[in-house]
Amino acid sequence: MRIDVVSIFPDYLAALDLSLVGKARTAGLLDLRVHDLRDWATDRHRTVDDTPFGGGAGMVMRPDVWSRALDDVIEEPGAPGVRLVVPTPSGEVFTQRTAEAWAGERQLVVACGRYEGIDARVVEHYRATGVEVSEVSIGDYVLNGGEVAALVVVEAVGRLLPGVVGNPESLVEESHGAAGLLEYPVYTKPADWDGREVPDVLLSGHHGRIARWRRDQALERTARRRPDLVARLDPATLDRSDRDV
Ligand SMILES: OB(O)c1ccc2cc[nH]c2c1
Repeated sequence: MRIDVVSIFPDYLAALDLSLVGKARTAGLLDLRVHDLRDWATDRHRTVDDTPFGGGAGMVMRPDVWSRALDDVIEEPGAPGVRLVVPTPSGEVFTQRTAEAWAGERQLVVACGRYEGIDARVVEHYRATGVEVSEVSIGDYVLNGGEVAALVVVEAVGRLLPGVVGNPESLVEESHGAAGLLEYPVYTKPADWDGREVPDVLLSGHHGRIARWRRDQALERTARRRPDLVARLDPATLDRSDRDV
């Protein structure tokens, strides 16, 4: 999979050289390319923005600069599996389901806006040329640009690619996994720390009871912290009939 990120602050994406995503790049599992939008500016000041039509505060990013960059970066506009991702506070919420869907794409191109955003005609243009375009928000708060969202998208998608995470099993029981629950609490050595002990069931060696305790904990935590997720659970997830373990 190829992911391109276009930004006026390419160094912001340096964190993607680290950890699992960095290893995935080195191993050739992920072809990640970061581009400086100003390389497609045409004036000596490498200008990428201008004042907004209709007035108002701030500046808007120019469509001509963005289209020169995206035309160069998008491998095959309109081809299946090619998606332009535009982080914006006004977008649809990016979730684990989104990450899972995008992990199957051939190319993601993430356009990081700044200032008051990117001229709306850029999204219109690429949609009209058959490119899948997703305007996404990473949550109900406002940042100063799309770079943090790009880091989130690249890590959330990159970690799902085959071979990136050492033990794919670890992806199964994490929060927002297939069951739609939050993760249960985890513990490790020392067994007695700060006068606090590890729940006895986890030391019992009884795998059935441990699995039951973990699911109960996940259900309780989800109900307490994210009641909105409980409404969407599969009824089978709430089934407590195998209480005899
Ligand atoms: O909060 B955000 O994810 C976000 C995304 C893009 C832009 C562009 C200007 N401000 C932004 C904020």
